[in-house]
Amino acid sequence: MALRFSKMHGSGNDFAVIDSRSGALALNPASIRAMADRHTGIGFDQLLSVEPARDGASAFYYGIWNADGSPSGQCGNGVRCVAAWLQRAGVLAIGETAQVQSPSGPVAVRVVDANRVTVDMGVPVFEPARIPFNATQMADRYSIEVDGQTLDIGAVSMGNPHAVVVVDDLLAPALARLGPALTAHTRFPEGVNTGFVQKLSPQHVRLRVHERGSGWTLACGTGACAAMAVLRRRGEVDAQVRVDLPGGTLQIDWVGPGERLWMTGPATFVYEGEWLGD
Ligand SMILES: N[C@@H](CCC[C@H](N)C(=O)O)C(=O)O
Repeated sequence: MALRFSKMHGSGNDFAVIDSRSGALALNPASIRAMADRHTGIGFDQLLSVEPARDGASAFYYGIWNADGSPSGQCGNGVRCVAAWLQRAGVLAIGETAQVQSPSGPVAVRVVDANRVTVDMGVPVFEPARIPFNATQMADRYSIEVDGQTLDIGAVSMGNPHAVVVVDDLLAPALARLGPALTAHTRFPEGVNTGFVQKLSPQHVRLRVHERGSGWTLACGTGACAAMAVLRRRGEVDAQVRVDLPGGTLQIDWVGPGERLWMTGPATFVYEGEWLGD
């Protein structure tokens, strides 16, 4: 059966967005993997499905699946694309704030203009059990053995799990091994999205993310939020930070622990298509 989709991206993190407002689709991991294939499928980092809200309070629900078919609780670049998609569908006005429901809870979105969206990403969660991360107590930094090295990491949940590693050189060859190794580390029982962050100034950082279920991506919205949360909690950055990723730039605003964190960035339509595979 033909399945209509919108191909979109947020700073190069790309998506197929499916209109499931008339009822959730029965998607299985094998068909998602087939659609995600960059040679024989549509090609995307994540599949997003826009569905009726399940909480009675939000305008819509959005489901998130990685390219390997695994589900996730949150997607920062994805939720901006969902908001832009809703605006294009005529159900969300420019400048209007709406609550949408992710698998990990509600977030508020505001389409600033035709391709820029601000999202209230909620309060970052540092308690290890809620990330989930195996550690005896909550800390600003943890030592972890990865691929024969001891790394200093921060750990946080933005609705999905993140490890953040501060580095001097984002192009260091060792990161190609450390990213996948940390993403699969057994101290993160559900896996983890691994961000390597280079500080340029208290208002400006660079970031590369190896994503759980999708590998290296050109941008990770929750990864940018996680980098901000870890660095700001350590007192190493200001309350507004520009995050440069390989595919684009995001602005993250966070006063500090216990407060809500805001992300602003682009959401871009590429084309509309029809998936004819099974
Ligand atoms: N690209 C996303 C995050 C997508 C989900 C992630 N790979 C996970 O498994 O948690 C973003 O922009 O946040």
